[in-house]
Amino acid sequence: MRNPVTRTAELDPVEAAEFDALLAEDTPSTEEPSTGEMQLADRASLRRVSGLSTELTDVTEVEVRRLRLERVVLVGVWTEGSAARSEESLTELARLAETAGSEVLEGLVQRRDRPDPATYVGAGKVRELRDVVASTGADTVICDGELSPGQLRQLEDKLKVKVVDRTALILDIFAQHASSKEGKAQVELAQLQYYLPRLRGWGDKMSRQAGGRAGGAGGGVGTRGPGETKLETDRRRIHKRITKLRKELAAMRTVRETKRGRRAANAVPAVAIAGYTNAGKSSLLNALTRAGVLVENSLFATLDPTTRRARTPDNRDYTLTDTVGFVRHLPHQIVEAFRSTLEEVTGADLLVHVVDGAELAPHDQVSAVRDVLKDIASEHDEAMPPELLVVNKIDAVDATRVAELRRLLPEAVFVSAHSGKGIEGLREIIADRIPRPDVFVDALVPYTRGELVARAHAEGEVIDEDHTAEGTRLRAKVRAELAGALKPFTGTG
Ligand SMILES: Nc1nc2c(ncn2[C@@H]2O[C@H](COP(=O)(O)OP(=O)(O)OP(=O)(O)O)[C@@H](O)[C@H]2O)c(=O)[nH]1
Ligand SMILES: [Mg+2]
Repeated sequence: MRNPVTRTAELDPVEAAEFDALLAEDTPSTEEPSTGEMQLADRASLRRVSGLSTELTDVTEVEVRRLRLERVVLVGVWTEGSAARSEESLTELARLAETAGSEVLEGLVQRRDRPDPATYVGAGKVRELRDVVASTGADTVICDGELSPGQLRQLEDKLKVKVVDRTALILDIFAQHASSKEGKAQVELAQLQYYLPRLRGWGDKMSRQAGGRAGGAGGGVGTRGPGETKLETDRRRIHKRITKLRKELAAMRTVRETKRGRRAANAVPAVAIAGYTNAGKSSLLNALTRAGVLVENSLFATLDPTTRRARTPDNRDYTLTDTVGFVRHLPHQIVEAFRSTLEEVTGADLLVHVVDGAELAPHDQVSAVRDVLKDIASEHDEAMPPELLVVNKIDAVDATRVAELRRLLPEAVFVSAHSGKGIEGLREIIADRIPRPDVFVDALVPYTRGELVARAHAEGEVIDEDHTAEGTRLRAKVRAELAGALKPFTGTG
């Protein structure tokens, strides 16, 4: 069962209208504090009808959107590392399966040097698996890895139930959780790319029949039976859809980049929150900004980046962006499709990397997250933003474990988004790490240009301020852009 949505405080009533207007464009649908609850309600209803909201309309014959997982048996191949590690991996798979809406009946792990090229697990294990499937009445087997199309087919033929791999499972969760237009398009693209080489079923049979009818004549008239045509048509339609989605996403990405560019021009430092799924990223965003972002004890609750205004203890504004969570072996189709979302992270001034302190192996999660981010950054020839490691949920572990974690992750800040412990300290460290305004100005701003004084307060550091007959005498440190706007009033402009 899912936990209920954690209630969060109201939005800050004192709003800098201009700044919010800038952000509002990004996330129009999450401005209301109650959106989190609405999203949850939506999801619950989605679950009942099992993913109907994400149907494909263009490619109706090929059912790629829904896995309809019900009662599942998990199976993993343990190739390296300790037995405990392999069990953890299977536990995570169980959580993923439950997040996707299925009931986990049993889990099996096989020790092998590498997965069997034909059936993923070895022949003996396949027989054992078939017995487990029969005795538990499972309708689906989920494998803890990415299987080749051939492995999937052979296992299905032997087990007589649907076989799904970890990648398809993650894609399914993403499909259920996507809510924005961009998020949905990203997931659909990832799914189509995954399913394209795996199209099979009647299409396959039909094309074999067609081949038979043509009597191996080697092409030409007659080779194109109706079945093959159908499969080919489907492939073509999927290719077309992929092209269309790519185009749409490229356009959305341009919009996103423009907005980010505008935020950068306004010189508001950007802080991105990233981390393993369920680490408490959204909770931390809420704790730091009192926003009402959806928090859920579920994997991949957040898919769409949400940007909120935040303020340092010394009253400088910055943006905080909450992003999609990571998981070990995040399918490359997802990384590819969510590139623009993930670029919010690599393009930030500071990366707040949240780690779940209640997890057994936080180090593994930290490296899984860093690996994905490094890939994206290197593709763009970008340097990664400086990283601030934050261990969350320290309310959920005892003092001994906290001490142990401090030794393991000496550079980290320790907080609890729930109890608020360490949050004030974190605010100060963030304030310390984001770029500071560094241009000194001494200006006499006429009272008709009061907005410039207000901006100096919001974006810069006012050293002193004096109200004279001619206007406001302002001495402050600001960023280059505001310094330019103030130049006419400095006596040198
Ligand atoms: N005990 C404890 N639980 C927490 C804390 N912060 C978050 N949680 C819980 O952890 C779960 C995940 O929290 P989220 O904030 O949704 O995590 P997330 O990283 O945004 O997750 P995704 O968006 O799914 O990747 C929820 O059940 C939260 O209530 C904390 O400080 N202490
Ligand atoms: Mg979240």
